[in-house]
Amino acid sequence: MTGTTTALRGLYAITDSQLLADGRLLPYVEAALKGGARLLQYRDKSAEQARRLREAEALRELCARHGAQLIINDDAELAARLGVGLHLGQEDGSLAAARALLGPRTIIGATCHAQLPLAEQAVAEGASYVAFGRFFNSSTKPGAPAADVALLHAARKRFGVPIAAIGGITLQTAPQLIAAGANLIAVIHALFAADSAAEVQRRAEAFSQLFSPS
Ligand SMILES: Cc1ncc(COP(=O)(O)OP(=O)(O)O)c(N)n1
Ligand SMILES: Cc1ncsc1CCOP(=O)(O)O
Ligand SMILES: [Mg+2]
Repeated sequence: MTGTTTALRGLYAITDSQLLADGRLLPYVEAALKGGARLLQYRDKSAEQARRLREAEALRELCARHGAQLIINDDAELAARLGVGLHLGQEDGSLAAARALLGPRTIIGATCHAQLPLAEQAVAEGASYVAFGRFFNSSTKPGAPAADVALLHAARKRFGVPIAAIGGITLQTAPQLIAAGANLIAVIHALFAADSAAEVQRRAEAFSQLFSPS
């Protein structure tokens, strides 16, 4: 089942409606999966429910074919309908309610910005992973609260659940975050702002190679 918890480690690719417009969504995502992305988040802020359902179903199929996990951003109902994972921010509804809806084995991630107490609460409410960031300047979400590597070290000491790092991460900056304890490196721009699917695959391979075999 696509939303069932497995080892959460590696490249976490996140879609972007602008970067993946004009027919690029499926070929670029497939390239990221071929390149080794372990998690794929469908992040689409539009209210076009029919298109969102169609695209999410297509992504679920791609993820299943490549042994990756699909995570839906913001939308617990869509995640429940498809039987896949969910990522919730602080303004996206109750994590405990989502856990009750999706069951004990579904991946649910929680945005914790740069605050350990938010992660404490997310873990208590059943989060499968906690996400911190943004770690660097992000053209995708410039206003996200800033986090630093020291926070990651502290989180690693305190929490047993996998940790995702997000925000302006590149091939050059990812290694310091992995060394500080990030299990998942979540990337939009440095992966998908590319001229071809082949380039996306090369970048995904390079990100994936930063994770030594566990
Ligand atoms: C892996 C991961 N981490 C953080 C976020 C940000 O979630 P949120 O704060 O709800 O912001 P939006 O992405 O919904 O704009 C994320 N999506 N994924
Ligand atoms: C969704 C989100 N939350 C914090 S930063 C961010 C954007 C990440 O995208 P990029 O990798 O392009 O900075
Ligand atoms: Mg959100």
